[in-house]
Amino acid sequence: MAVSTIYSTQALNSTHFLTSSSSSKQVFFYRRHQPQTNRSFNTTITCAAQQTVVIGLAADSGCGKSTFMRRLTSVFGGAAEPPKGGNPDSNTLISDMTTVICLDDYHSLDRTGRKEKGVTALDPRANDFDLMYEQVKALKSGIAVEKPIYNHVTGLLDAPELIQPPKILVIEGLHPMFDERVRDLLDFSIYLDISNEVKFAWKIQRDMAERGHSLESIKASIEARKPDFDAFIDPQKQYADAVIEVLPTQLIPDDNEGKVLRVRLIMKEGVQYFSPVYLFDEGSTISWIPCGRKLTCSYPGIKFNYSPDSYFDHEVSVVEMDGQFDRLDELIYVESHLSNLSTKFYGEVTQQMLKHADFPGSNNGTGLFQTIVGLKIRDLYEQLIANKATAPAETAKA
Ligand SMILES: Nc1ncnc2c1ncn2[C@@H]1O[C@H](COP(=O)(O)OP(=O)(O)OP(=O)(O)O)[C@@H](O)[C@H]1O
Ligand SMILES: O=C(CO)[C@H](O)[C@H](O)COP(=O)(O)O
Repeated sequence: MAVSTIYSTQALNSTHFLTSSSSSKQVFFYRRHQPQTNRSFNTTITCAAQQTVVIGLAADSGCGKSTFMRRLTSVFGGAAEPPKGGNPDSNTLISDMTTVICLDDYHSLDRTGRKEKGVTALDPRANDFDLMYEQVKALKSGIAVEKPIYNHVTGLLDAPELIQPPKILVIEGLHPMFDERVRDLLDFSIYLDISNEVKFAWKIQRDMAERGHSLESIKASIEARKPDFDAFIDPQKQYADAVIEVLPTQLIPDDNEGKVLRVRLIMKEGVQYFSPVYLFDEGSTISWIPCGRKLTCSYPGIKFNYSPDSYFDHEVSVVEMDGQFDRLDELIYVESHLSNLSTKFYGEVTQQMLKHADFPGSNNGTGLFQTIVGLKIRDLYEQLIANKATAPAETAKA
């Protein structure tokens, strides 16, 4: 970048225009209004052509976003850490290739403000989508921003932190696909769709065991969020390029324990740089029980399904896994029957799963499909970058 500048939290007092763009550089004209003096300042900024790929990950709180992010970051190598020397309560995670920002940082009302106004954090009125759009757009264009921080410990909005444009920006949280302008900035989007029964089981496990909440308070919090979840969060799944749906098992009649899961990876057809994974034969309908000589299964076993389908009027491919692995090293047998995995070597999915065997969901379809989506994102990134190196910037997705 020839001139570096910062989009500050006052970005809404500013206007910027992309005045010219080529494969090697983008030139912005930037006008900033200073309300105190009622004067305007003009700046021309020359940036290297956009290289930041933006990924959106949507899910309700406690639905596995952090776990998914750890798997994704690991696919790119290196560990993700909070910004060095910054706010210890920062929600941001930075690694060599990726920066993950949490959209909770765009809450415009703090905990007290939400209480006073009687709105939840899921309500769009508690979030600043203008600023979210401005800052994601700036980062995508190679411009650093000063992003606010929502402090989950105090419930307050802290002083902003500086975020540099990374190679891959992941925006994770409640609303990455809610605002059409933000949605249009995404190169790929994922929705973690956790059924109510499973969400409840996971919340109990975490909030009772790790955070000391009572069963009644967990139930009450889920119930209080449900209307806004249904109105504002859940509808985003129609826009996702990939949805990981987590449901109770169908292998145990009337199961109410929620330990064995049926997980569906729903992949949109026709998405640029993303070719859906398939089982055995692309486009066919398959039901497969891999248990036997090559895969050890205890009760209730494992069942895979694969078929074309439609999802919110989109053509999709769905791979489903019901049940759980007894021995993770035997996953190689399943991996060898899946195609279009975007692995760099035979067995990479199994290797990634073994590396993080202690993460939640490593013995079932949640871990398997999160790992596969991570590999697909790496592939998408590599294709996008290769394409940008050879094509004019105008042809890349805005
Ligand atoms: N695949 C899984 N299988 C079983 N339990 C899981 C799985 N993923 C997450 N959990 C449970 O849900 C809890 C929340 O997971 P995680 O922290 O990844 O979610 P999150 O969406 O980032 O939450 P928050 O937004 O509240 O920080 C974990 O502590 C774990 O108990
Ligand atoms: O839905 C959420 C996303 O993580 C949180 O509940 C929201 O961000 C408010 O946080 P807190 O409960 O810490 O005030």
